[in-house]
Amino acid sequence: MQTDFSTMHPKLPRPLVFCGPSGSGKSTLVKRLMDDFPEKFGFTVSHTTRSPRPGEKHGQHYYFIDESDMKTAIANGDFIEHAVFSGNIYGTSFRAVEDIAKQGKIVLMDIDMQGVKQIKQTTLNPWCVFIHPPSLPELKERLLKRKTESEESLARRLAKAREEIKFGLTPNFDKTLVNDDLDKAYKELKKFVEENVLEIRIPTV
Ligand SMILES: Nc1ncnc2c1ncn2[C@@H]1O[C@H](COP(=O)(O)OP(=O)(O)OP(=O)(O)O)[C@@H](O)[C@H]1O
Repeated sequence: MQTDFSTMHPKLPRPLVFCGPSGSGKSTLVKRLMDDFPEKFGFTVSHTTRSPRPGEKHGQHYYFIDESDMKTAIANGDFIEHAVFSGNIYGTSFRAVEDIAKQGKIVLMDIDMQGVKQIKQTTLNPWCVFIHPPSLPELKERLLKRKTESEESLARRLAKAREEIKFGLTPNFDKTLVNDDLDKAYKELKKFVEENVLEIRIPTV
């Protein structure tokens, strides 16, 4: 059964959803988009049971929540989508989407493949963008350089990446990008966003 948002927010614009393996560059591209269009987009703050990384703030980067509270909230139907990744639960609450809709902004989300499958079951009708890394060795290199993962968490992310890359090749996506050169990838993303998500028609003459 579809979760019906149409009565809750009849004019809710189509959200913009990003998916791709850990390290493919989702956060980097989303940040550039938010910097270019601060008035247009609002990023949903996800809940997670994982521990905060240095510098991450509750309510800004994530809502950090313990596992039993998260499970209770999921059972209560408070989440649009949720997924288990690297042993932690992540999810987007209905509340997080409503908060952005109330500001008149387009909802921007970064979710994994399980989340994409779930959100496609709602009436939100999202634009879905998949970010591919140039290669698996390059993905590993970037995660190593980011210095945020333990050896175990790095291995889990890389193991999952193969499956995710395959999912990125399915027709679930309105746009797929290869994040090789960051400026080039961002330019392509921005064009897609302007012409589709924001429907800005740029005259060619
Ligand atoms: N085109 C690029 N070339 C080189 N490095 C890049 C490029 N895009 C992103 N990076 C770097 O790769 C690392 C991973 O990027 P980022 O954190 O944006 O990935 P992510 O997909 O959001 O990962 P996660 O899902 O784990 O949050 C970062 O250190 C980022 O600065």
